[in-house]
Amino acid sequence: MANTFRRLTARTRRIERGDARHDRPLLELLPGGAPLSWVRAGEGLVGWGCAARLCTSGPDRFADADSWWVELAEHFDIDDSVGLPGCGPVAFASLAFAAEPGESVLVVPEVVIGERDGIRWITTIGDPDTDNEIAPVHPPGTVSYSDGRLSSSGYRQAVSDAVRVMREDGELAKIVLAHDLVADTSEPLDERFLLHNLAARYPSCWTFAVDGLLGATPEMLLERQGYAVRSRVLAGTVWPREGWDDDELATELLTSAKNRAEHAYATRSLADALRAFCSELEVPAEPQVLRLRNVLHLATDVEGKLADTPDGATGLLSMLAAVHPTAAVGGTPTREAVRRIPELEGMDRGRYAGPVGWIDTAGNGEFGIALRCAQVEAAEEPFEEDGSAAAPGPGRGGGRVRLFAGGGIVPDSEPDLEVAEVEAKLLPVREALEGVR
Ligand SMILES: C=C(O[C@@H]1C=C(C(=O)O)C=C[C@H]1O)C(=O)O
Repeated sequence: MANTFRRLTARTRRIERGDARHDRPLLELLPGGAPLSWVRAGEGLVGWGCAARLCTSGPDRFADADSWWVELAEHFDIDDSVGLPGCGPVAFASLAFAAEPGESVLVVPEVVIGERDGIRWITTIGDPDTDNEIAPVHPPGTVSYSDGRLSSSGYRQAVSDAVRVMREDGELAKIVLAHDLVADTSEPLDERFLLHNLAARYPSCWTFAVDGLLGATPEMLLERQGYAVRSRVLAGTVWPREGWDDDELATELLTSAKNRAEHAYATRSLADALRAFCSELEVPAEPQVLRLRNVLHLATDVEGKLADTPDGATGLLSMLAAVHPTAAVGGTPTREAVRRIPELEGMDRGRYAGPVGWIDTAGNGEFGIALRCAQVEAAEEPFEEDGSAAAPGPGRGGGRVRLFAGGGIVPDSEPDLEVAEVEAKLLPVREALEGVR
């Protein structure tokens, strides 16, 4: 890909105590417009404005993103007096799940405010206005739901079909399927409203926003800091039920052969792909339980040390190309399972279930899997084709988002339970839209 870049100046400075931006939660510093976010438990990065942007698609999307970012990084004059991962210029990135269809996006914001280990900083690229007023957050009004491209009953059918395919096939052990749900809001959607509510209710998840894809994911695909890499693999899920407390649910999850098998596939797929880049890799033998308010997951935290290559360690975006998709969002064997997904779902995942996160010019970064998320869609035209005013209704003058959720299907999956699982996974975004705190 031929790129032409101009020289860019990036400046990072610590935000000192006494500055109004020192103590406010990061998400509250977003002025409005198209927010960029990667925030967990109050730390992370928020950004706005656009100094550079890449859209790409196809099987080489990771390689395109990698070469674009490496080349762009060479065009920066960087003046960074803080020097932590995430300082200096960063790209927020969200990659499509599949080669076809779907666009992958990288955005380098003009302004980033970050916090790590209690240190807060601001990075500016060029000479943006950093005193911009923070517009009040605008609630989305009433929310109404309608079927997406794959309805709930369509999903139930897809699960039955996948079970049949796997029983006939014998080789296929897991296929991850998802469905979507459309939400229309009576008022225009202020993306910050969703982000604030998600972060308030899911502080242990990474609240992300990149080019209209917003969510709070509990799953860390790959984090790199120097030579250290980390991943949190999730697969195997239970959700709250009348009469069961969290400890009983956790025990049920840990002792469920079905969930343990689903989890083992996902951990193995991540570890096998990551091992190729590492001189050391620690994979715990037993999963833990991650407790969230809508679901509990089996979780394995994998840690590794990158091996040296002649050019240093392999870059984060290249490693993402190798580890994505894991069996947590694809299936087992992954290549064959992923081939089956579009024919079973009949839906374009877009960037749902793809890697989402950020990268700096030193190659440090964090990429989660874009789960528990919504894609902002263009608002419907307020006029009919003949020019008359459209009848009032959902989407007219308001906003529209497409929510996604899925789950791993194995040969003994029960369709009704799988439907209940995805409904539980849709809750975080639904409640955030509805303003439930
Ligand atoms: C596919 C999703 O979640 C994934 C599937 C899980 C499962 O099948 O148990 C659990 C966590 C995620 O890895 C989703 O949230 O949409």
